[in-house]
Amino acid sequence: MNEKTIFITGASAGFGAACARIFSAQGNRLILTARRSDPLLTLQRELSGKTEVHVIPLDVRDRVAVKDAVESLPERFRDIDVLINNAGLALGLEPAHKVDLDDWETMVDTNIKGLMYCTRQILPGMVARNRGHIVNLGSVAGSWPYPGGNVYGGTKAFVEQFSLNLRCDLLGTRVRVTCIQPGMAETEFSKVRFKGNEKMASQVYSGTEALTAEDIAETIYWVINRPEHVNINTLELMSIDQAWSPFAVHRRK
Ligand SMILES: NC(=O)C1=CN([C@@H]2O[C@H](COP(=O)(O)OP(=O)(O)OC[C@H]3O[C@@H](n4cnc5c(N)ncnc54)[C@H](OP(=O)(O)O)[C@@H]3O)[C@@H](O)[C@H]2O)C=CC1
Ligand SMILES: O=CCS(=O)(=O)O
Repeated sequence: MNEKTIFITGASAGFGAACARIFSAQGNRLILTARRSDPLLTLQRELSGKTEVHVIPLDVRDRVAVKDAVESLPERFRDIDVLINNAGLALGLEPAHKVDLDDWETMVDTNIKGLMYCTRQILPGMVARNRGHIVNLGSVAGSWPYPGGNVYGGTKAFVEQFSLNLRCDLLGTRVRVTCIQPGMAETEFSKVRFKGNEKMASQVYSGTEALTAEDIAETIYWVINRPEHVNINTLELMSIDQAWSPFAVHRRK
């Protein structure tokens, strides 16, 4: 048994919930957070026979709430070994000149600032104990541009560079940092992106075998269970049904 205390943001759906399931099987203590408490409580009931699960309704955009959540953890959950910075979202696929500025702000507040708040709150304990692992959810959108990817891709480029820079600051400690960069994966992601439009969401995955939440959770499980001297810096994965396109060229008449 390899028990760790694992703090997961965005555990109410998708990758976060799949991570909770896979890590519960290893007997790890889980701290599950997200804004929606009902799915968290359902997951807690599902997993409670396997491991200890602590649930915190938390909006990662709320800096004070992040601080309070970490500072008020029960004794047995205080020494966090693994932080999975997974909470995040894309909103819209409009070109930059038509986009809703509120959507851009929400993505920056969640994908960048929320990830910063959780990291800054949990990292000092890891450094003091000289052990830990931060796994950040980046995306292929952070490395490869596409129309309408504008601020979403920008936030995920931040996640990659922030992850690499963290490792620079942590050199000499036993704290690891990994940026996971998935391509198209079928979760609630597109339903959120298209604001509840199920038809547009399902078209994203139509006729493909997209990555699943379990594929990502298994990858994170593998990354975390490498020998402690091995740091996977970045790991990009895609469905076999996804690849890049040639450069787009605008031809003048
Ligand atoms: N699916 C994909 O194709 C890909 C996704 N990613 C990234 O992976 C991560 C997880 O995505 P995925 O599982 O697919 O998406 P889902 O929409 O299925 O899950 C997103 C999770 O994030 C939580 N969340 C969103 N906003 C907040 C917030 N402000 N505070 C706390 N929790 C929040 C949601 O919970 P709640 O609504 O209850 O708060 C939910 O649990 C994201 O960072 C996403 O950008 C990266 C590459 C590909
Ligand atoms: O991050 C999600 C993958 S994509 O929709 O941007 O390709």
